[in-house]
Amino acid sequence: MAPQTYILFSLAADAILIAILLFLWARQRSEWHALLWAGGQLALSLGSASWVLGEHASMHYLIAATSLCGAVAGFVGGTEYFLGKLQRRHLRPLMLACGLGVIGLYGLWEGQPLRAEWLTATMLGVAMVWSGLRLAMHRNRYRFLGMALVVRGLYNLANSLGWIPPDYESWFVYSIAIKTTCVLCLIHAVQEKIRHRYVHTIDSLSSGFLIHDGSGLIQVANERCATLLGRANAAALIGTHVVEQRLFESRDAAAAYFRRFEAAHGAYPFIETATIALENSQRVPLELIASPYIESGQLYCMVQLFDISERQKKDALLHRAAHHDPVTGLLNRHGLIQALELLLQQARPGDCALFFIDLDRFKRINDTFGHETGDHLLCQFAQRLQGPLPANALVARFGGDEFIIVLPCAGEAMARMVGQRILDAVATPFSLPQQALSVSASIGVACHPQHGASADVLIRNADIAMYEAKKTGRSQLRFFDDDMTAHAREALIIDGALREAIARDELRLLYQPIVTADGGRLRKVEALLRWHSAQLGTVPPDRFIAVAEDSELIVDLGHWVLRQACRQLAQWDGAMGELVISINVSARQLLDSAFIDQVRSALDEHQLPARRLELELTERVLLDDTDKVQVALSRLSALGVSLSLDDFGTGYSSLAYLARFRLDTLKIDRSFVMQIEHGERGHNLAATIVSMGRSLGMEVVAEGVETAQQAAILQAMGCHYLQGYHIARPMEAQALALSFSASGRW
Ligand SMILES: Nc1nc2c(ncn2[C@@H]2O[C@H](COP(=O)(O)O[C@H]3[C@@H](O)[C@H](n4cnc5c(=O)[nH]c(N)nc54)O[C@@H]3COP(=O)(O)O)[C@@H](O)[C@H]2O)c(=O)[nH]1
Repeated sequence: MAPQTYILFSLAADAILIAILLFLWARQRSEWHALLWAGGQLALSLGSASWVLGEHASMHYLIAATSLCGAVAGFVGGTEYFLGKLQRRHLRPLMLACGLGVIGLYGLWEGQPLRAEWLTATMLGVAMVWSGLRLAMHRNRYRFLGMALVVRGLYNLANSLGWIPPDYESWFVYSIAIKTTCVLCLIHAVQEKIRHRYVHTIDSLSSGFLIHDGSGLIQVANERCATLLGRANAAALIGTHVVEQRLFESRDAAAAYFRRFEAAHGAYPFIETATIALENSQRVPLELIASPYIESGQLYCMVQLFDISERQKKDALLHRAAHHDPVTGLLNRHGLIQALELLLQQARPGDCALFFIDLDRFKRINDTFGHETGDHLLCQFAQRLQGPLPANALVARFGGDEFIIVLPCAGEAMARMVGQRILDAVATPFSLPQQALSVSASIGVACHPQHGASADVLIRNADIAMYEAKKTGRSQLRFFDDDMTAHAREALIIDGALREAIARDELRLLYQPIVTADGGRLRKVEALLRWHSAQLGTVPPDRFIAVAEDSELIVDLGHWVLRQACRQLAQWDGAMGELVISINVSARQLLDSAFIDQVRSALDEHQLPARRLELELTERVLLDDTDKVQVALSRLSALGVSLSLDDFGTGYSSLAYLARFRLDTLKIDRSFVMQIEHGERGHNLAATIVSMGRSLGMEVVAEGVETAQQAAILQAMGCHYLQGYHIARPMEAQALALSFSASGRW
């Protein structure tokens, strides 16, 4: 072969080597060592070509000097750079030294060709051996490249020592063989580097990672993946099927899953969860995020695996917090509605009973003993509730003192039995840190499906029934019926219309005389509220007052009555003597913080002395919040208004109120008055009340007196005042003034 052909082969090998190095550098600009090695190789190639073909002596020395400096700088600098010993900032001084070296060597060799060739070959040999050894010793994956460089350097040294026969043919054959080896080693090194980077990257992932092919065989996996799947190492996974690793239950399930990739049309990744049963019987919940890709026409899938046990624990805690009440540990409103809806969605939900339970007067306990005691009571109450219940019952704290129980598969009979057991369980006093407390509960029951098909309706109807239970005396169990809804609906309508009543001037007061029992002198009048609604017509007071008492509305109505009654009393003054006006006061109104000021300013506005106003309170009012009521009554007494206990005998523990509160007047309820003519028992009862009132220093009024005989008996008993249809019905202010005789008698 002609020498030119050898030169061409040699240059081609050099060019490939340089191209690979430049490619490496171009792909990743931080790999400056590749650029330096490429520069060194280029200098060397140019030098070799010039040495073989060199004809002009001067040019030959210049090229030899450049090639020597370039090659030494390139190989040594590149290696140092690769090993991290050389920084980018050193490159400029290195180039400068290289340039100076070229000039120096050129001057040194001028006219000494043999010495120049010897020095070039020796220096290059030393630089290559040194670089090769550094590389081979530093990184395993550069071992072959390093060794090839050492061989190449040794060949150069052998050449400079004249051990290589000076014929082109063998020189080029060796040279090309060594360069080709270098190219192959470099390719190997690059491949190793890429593989190492890839393995390092996937191993450094905090998640498990695997790639499987379209048939489910695992091709790549990282160590984390092996740990998650309970295998010794990643190698143990390679070549196994995803089904063997329990990511899918069966090959069919896996195949169905792979088919989804084809159908998904790019809507990736797929997020699935799987629970892996490890050999130590531990179960690990995993989240799998899978993205398919096509490589060489084959489907592959990259899967990331995350251990979600911690996340699931946190989710469970959050779920618990969102669905349970922190005080009692029972389901909360949200949790109950979800569970109930689930129950009702079952194919055949069948009968079930929903109990709406409300603790009677819990607010009072909270205000008196504090919220901590209130919480203790709620916890104990919650435990007691669960006592009589079957295991499948849902128990929830629905609001402050409201509880709901759902009994699946329970008809009305069963519900009645369980409801009674709950009332019994609650009846025993609760032992709280400070003291034992007796409480009661009111229970409303709605049954599925007859009282509602949905959770909302059942709860609403049971609530209505509970409200009825409360109204009829607390500690009761009431089943929902349709009349209750009609009643509740009517209450809503009344409430809406009543809110406009004052502004529309639809209210007025009637006045019923209260006269002395002996002589029939008019002493007091009771103001009674009437409402004629433009929308509803005349609404009886016991209907609209009950509705108003359920909201703050009664406070506004009561204030209106107070001002109106005082205004009327002032208007009568002079014509009717020193009358006392009596008005009814509801619990909310009495406990309203503005009430006492309202009383004071109503009296002041009409210059009335406080003794001219009497406030009628029912036992219900006194029952509501004893301490606050006591404070309010003391302040009213201090103001000088008189206080009257209305409907006496119809409440709960009447005698206790007489002892506890300082009251001026006692009104015997109509129900006792009705009985005084019909037998000794009724007579004696009324007589006892009259004498008790008198002995406590109270004025006694009998209300509902309808006959002359009743009036006579009551007078004989020592009753101070009479009120009722026998004397007069409630009437307009003007009518009352007209009926009043000049003698002051009725
Ligand atoms: N908080 C407020 N409550 C009020 C006010 N105005 C009335 N009310 C209460 O509404 C209930 C019904 O009152 P009303 O229909 O006015 O009935 C009163 C009398 O008309 C009735 N009465 C009087 N004498 C007789 C009688 O001989 N027979 C008979 N069958 N009924 C009679 O009694 C009612 C007065 O009762 P009382 O208040 O207990 O003295 C009623 O509870 C009112 O209290 C208001 O402004 N605020």
